[in-house]
Amino acid sequence: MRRAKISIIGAGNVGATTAHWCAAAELGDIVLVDIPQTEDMPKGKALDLMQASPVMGFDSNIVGTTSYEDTAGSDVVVITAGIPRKPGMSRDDLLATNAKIMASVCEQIKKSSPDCIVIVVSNPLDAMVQRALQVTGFEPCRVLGQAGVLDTARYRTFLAMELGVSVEDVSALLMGGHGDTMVPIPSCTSVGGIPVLQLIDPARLEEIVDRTRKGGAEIVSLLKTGSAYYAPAAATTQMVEAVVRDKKRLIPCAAYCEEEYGVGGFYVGVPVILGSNGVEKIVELTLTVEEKAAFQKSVDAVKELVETMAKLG
Ligand SMILES: NC(=O)c1ccc[n+]([C@@H]2O[C@H](COP(=O)([O-])OP(=O)(O)OC[C@H]3O[C@@H](n4cnc5c(N)ncnc54)[C@H](O)[C@@H]3O)[C@@H](O)[C@H]2O)c1
Ligand SMILES: O=C(O)C[C@H](O)C(=O)O
Repeated sequence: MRRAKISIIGAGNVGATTAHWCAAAELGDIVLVDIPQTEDMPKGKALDLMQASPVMGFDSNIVGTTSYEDTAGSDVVVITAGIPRKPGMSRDDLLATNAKIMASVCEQIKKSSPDCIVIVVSNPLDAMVQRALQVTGFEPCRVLGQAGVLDTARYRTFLAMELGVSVEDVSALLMGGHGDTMVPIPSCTSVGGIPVLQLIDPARLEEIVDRTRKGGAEIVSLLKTGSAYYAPAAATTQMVEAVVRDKKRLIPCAAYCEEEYGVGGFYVGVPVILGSNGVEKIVELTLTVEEKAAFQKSVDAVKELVETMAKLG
């Protein structure tokens, strides 16, 4: 069987860690790309990872490069290129710098891998994936963003910690943008099949949701030099796996919603079925009045950011 070709643009913390986990899971051959100013750094990381393969027992060819020629014909391109935030910054503060980086990366991708599925990770996520769609001109189902798997993983972790149970038994869903307005869906949250509100009282659940909303900032304040990367890379790897193995995972992703949820042509976190064609279906839930209002607030925040990005040019 032919191995999938996975290119990861940005060989920093999230990019290199995603390469690590994609290789360990034998999802395909990997090309790790960074800018020429980083000189041999992507080559060094790729070679180091390759040398882990005999010990860890994975077969994956990993190449580091600063040239898009090496990425030609990729099946999946993951974009982690861009600056991360530091303490005191919001994700939105990264907009101007990362929008330029996203545009330059996507100009290259559309030429070198015109048939690929693009998974955007760079922040501010919902605006960056919109920029990737604009610049590549790909069908919207082939351009999506990673946020919901990470946010939901944080929520599941905190719920498992609260109840002293295995994370494997916690199932949950968060929707909306990747920011402070993300929307928990309690009716889709259960522990061992038991609705969460039978196990945790509403006030305490709200505190856990609040910690989840601020989950990225909590890590930034601890690391001080940048933002989270182990959990973001794990979440991204799950999305890559869904595509290259055509898993049809039903997971939350930043997907382009037109009529869906009445969004009107923006990216926002919604449950989707993810397979080899990218977003194969956006799953529309019936939301409560409160959930609908919170989702709309989140969509409005995304639209405002996209409008700001358009003004920046
Ligand atoms: N969506 C999410 O859930 C999520 C989670 C974590 C981080 N992020 C975002 O991902 C991005 C990367 O985070 P990180 O921690 O890996 O940062 P990092 O600084 O460790 O790595 C970023 C890398 O991008 C490279 N880069 C910059 N411009 C480039 C270009 N034009 N082409 C190729 N590479 C380029 C840099 O040289 C650097 O190596 C940030 O914007 C961060 O906010 C998003
Ligand atoms: O918080 C950040 O800036 C990085 C990422 O979006 C995260 O949620 O960890």
